[in-house]
Amino acid sequence: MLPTPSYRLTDQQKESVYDPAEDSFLLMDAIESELEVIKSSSPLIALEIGIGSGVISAFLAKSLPSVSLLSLGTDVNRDACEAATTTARKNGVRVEVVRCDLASAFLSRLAESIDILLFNPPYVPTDEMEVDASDLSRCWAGGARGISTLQRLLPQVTELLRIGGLFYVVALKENGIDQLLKHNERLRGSIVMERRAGIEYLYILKFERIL
Ligand SMILES: C[S@@+](CC[C@H](N)C(=O)[O-])C[C@H]1O[C@@H](n2cnc3c(N)ncnc32)[C@H](O)[C@@H]1O
Repeated sequence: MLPTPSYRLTDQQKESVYDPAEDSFLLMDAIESELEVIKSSSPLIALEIGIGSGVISAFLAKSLPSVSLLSLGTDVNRDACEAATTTARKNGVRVEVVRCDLASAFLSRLAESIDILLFNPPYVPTDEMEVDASDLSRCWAGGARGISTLQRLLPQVTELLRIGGLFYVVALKENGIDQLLKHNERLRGSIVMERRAGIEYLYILKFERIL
């Protein structure tokens, strides 16, 4: 296992920025297991939505030392954007972080040009009111079936990915894995990794844009 990038949240950031947990580690494990696939796709641009502390993007960039990757990240939380920028600097990688909703800052600028798209979304099934209640609730509250935020992104995935591009996303069993895998005929969905983490059963789903 490649080491987790070092990161440190300030006292203020600890109040609202997601501290990497089992879901973050599972996504990093999946990236590591997919490294040869990722390398063989000759990636130039990676975008992580909901970058949080920045460890995932730093991990990807550090795992591909010989690739000159343009690493981009977004988050709605201002403190997360700052934390991710600091994490990248601490780990000697460059990640351009933009505060915006989902991938909105890149939709027209980078249409159909993203090679690797990553998202560890808020996935816990909750009341819909909790989804955007605060920066902290945006870390975990997923609304009905836990996919309210992810569902807003899904129609944009083919607008962002180039053909052959890859989207890795964390999902919970209760999110409806079979339905997610088949949600778009232009994306070939598969399960890359799955693991029980306490009361959660987590998956890393991979979607390859085929059309
Ligand atoms: C579960 S945390 C994941 C953080 C980090 N990527 C990780 O894996 O440790 C979800 C992240 O998504 C962000 N987020 C939630 N809704 C968002 C939205 N609509 N647009 C951008 N980021 C969002 C949250 O602020 C939070 O940083």
